[in-house]
Amino acid sequence: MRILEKAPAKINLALDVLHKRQDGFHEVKMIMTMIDLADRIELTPLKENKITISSHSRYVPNDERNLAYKAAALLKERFQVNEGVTISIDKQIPVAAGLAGGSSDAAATLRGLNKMWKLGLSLDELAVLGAEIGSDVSFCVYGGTALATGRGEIIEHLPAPPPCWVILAKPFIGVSTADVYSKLNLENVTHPNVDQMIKAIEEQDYSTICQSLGNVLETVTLEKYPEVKQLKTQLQRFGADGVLMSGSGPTVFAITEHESRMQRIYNGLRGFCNQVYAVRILGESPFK
Ligand SMILES: C[C@](O)(CO)[C@H](O)COP(=O)(O)OP(=O)(O)OC[C@H]1O[C@@H](n2ccc(N)nc2=O)[C@H](O)[C@@H]1O
Ligand SMILES: Nc1ncnc2c1ncn2[C@@H]1O[C@H](COP(=O)(O)OP(=O)(O)OP(=O)(O)O)[C@@H](O)[C@H]1O
Repeated sequence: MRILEKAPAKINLALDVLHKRQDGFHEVKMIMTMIDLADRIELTPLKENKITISSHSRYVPNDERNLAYKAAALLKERFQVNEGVTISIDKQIPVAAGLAGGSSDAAATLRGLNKMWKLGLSLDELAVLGAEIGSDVSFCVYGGTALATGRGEIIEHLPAPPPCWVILAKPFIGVSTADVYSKLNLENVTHPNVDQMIKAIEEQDYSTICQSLGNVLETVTLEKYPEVKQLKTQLQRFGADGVLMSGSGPTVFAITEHESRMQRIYNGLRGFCNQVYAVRILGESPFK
């Protein structure tokens, strides 16, 4: 049985860091939502008892370093599965972009192999396993919209934000998440009001959502890469309702309710940036 799983990207509508923990990770409080830009994972049973992986992207490792490979290896080892699988990744999400592409591929592999190997695990159980692979994987297992706390693995589901367009602009640089967290100085950051963002989502208050966008990691990435800051300014100039960097960057996103405004921002940006996407917020989870 061949299985196809969609692996959507996420954006962070709000990202606050509370403090550095003893285990080296940072305690976060963030709002994540999925967008309609997705990798596609194809899982095919293999006669040999091994995992093989392929993708056409030259930025993604095709070996045991791939997060989708790690997901398969984790399930195989934990549940003593004596079957093999070929994982083929149709990579559409930009890599090392702040969009959790690798994490979503791992989450999709967990969901898909749970079906293929008839493991009978719930999404909650898969999310706990996902946290062993990376902090963003638990959210990606569920999809939808959520408050994520702890190091990102404690998930509380939220309703979908009001429908809107998201224009993504990815400058031609890759950013290391570990590097950004390590350079974060919490003494001079403005913390976003995450509780206000939650209330605004619950009340479907689009304008307060736009006002509550905030990401403390911008202090590191915008300082190091002035082109990311310039992109934010451009997006604001083209008339976006709200503009923010996603995750550790460097992707910047703009939101707007109107298709005509989306077109204006999208067309205006194409001269400035080689990777530009106009997508919808998915909001609701397709994986329930
Ligand atoms: C920036 C975000 O993408 C926002 O959603 C996440 O916080 C990062 O999630 P991720 O890429 O899945 O991160 P992981 O693969 O777990 O960790 C990569 C590195 O980032 C740092 N890291 C990550 C998450 C966290 N809460 N605190 C950290 O300090 C650690 O140095 C870690 O070694
Ligand atoms: N399936 C995968 N897809 C993309 N990158 C992968 C994958 N597996 C491993 N990687 C490695 O992980 C690194 C981060 O990739 P990814 O695209 O997930 O970053 P990101 O979008 O910044 O993630 P996050 O927002 O969760 O921090 C890349 O440098 C890449 O080499």
